Amino acid sequence: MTIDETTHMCFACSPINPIGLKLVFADKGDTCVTRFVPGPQHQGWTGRVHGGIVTTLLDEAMAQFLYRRDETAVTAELTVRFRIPAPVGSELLVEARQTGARGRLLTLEAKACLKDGTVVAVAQGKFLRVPPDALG
Ligand SMILES: CCCCCCCCCCCC(=O)SCCNC(=O)CCNC(=O)[C@H](O)C(C)(C)COP(=O)(O)OP(=O)(O)OC[C@H]1O[C@@H](n2cnc3c(N)ncnc32)[C@H](O)[C@@H]1OP(=O)(O)O
Repeated sequence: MTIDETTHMCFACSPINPIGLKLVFADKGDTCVTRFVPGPQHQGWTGRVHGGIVTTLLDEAMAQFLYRRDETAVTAELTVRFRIPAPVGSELLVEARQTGARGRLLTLEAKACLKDGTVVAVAQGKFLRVPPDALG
């Protein structure tokens, strides 16, 4: 893959996208993790983080799990269960892990928790391998 890690504009993880989330990832055991403190600009209903933002965190964690392992794959299907409202201003800890692989299909799961471990949302993702040159 030929993505320049300093100039790409991914909404979730680019360090230079002015409206992006600027997520930074790390590997922890067999998971890929990040932290994010949602602000008032990320809310839907007053005081609650927009579900699309929570979904972005989960999707990106799974995508990064694969990217960091040299898999070139895109999200083909995503299921999210929102367990409790995510409060604006509270740090979210997000982690993703792989659960399977069959042919081009890779399956992953991710969860977002509050600092005390309370699960906010969980996701199941299906990713399909694509040729590296398909992702620029
Ligand atoms: C520097 C840091 C940057 C890091 C930057 C990190 C960026 C991370 C971004 C976050 C992740 C994203 O948002 S990714 C962006 C959002 N996702 C996308 O844009 C994907 C859009 N969709 C597509 O491009 C396409 O539909 C594909 C590639 C997913 C599949 O198309 P295709 O390659 O033509 O394959 P297709 O023939 O449809 O399917 C191949 C086989 O897979 C099966 N298949 C297809 N979908 C599914 C499915 N959901 N569940 C089960 N099986 C499926 C089919 O039945 C078929 O089986 P058989 O007949 O072979 O048996």
